[in-house]
Amino acid sequence: MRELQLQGVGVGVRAVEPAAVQGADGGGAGGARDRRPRRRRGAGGLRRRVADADGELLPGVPGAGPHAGGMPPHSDYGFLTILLQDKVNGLEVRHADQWVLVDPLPGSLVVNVGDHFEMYSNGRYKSVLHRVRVNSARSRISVASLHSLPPARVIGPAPELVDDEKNPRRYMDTDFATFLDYLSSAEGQHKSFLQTRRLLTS
Ligand SMILES: O=C(O)CCC(=O)C(=O)O
Ligand SMILES: [Fe+2]
Repeated sequence: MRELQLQGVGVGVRAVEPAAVQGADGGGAGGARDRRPRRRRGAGGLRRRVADADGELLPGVPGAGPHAGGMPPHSDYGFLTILLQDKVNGLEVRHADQWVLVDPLPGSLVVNVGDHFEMYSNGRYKSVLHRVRVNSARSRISVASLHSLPPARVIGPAPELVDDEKNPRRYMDTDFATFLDYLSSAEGQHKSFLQTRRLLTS
């Protein structure tokens, strides 16, 4: 049995104000008071690349445009994200070509499979595309704890999950340096990281 040691790489606390409070000018520059939603990122938290439902990257910066104040569609880069959300709706996951609300259940944590988990499981578990929408009436607070492998660790499909018949290898091996290269590459401008690691498309 293989053992993977994950480490916490950051905690993100997010406070999103209701759309109504952001003002008719969209909360942008020029308003009498800057009412843009507060965003904070924990130390070590990676700036996420944002993608549409097919994994194609969207232009623009997170928090701008139609998703202002929320979080645009993305998958989490690491292994697991453990998320505590309050009672206010906002988190949605992409399922069967639709956005599905993740109902906040009091006293529960949401565990998101990240890109590394998808690669390690050779695609059995999917790194789900998700987004956060601004609630029209209420502020929302969530705390995301990001868990990853040490940066130098190479990750690829577990050998036990790969065979020559039904389960061919679906992803290339990767590590943090590869991710950094991807961020500065031309591919990094229009594809999600997971897409660049795929050996098979189906
Ligand atoms: O605020 C949320 O519910 C989700 C946050 C999230 O997706 C993230 O931090 O990666
Ligand atoms: Fe996320």
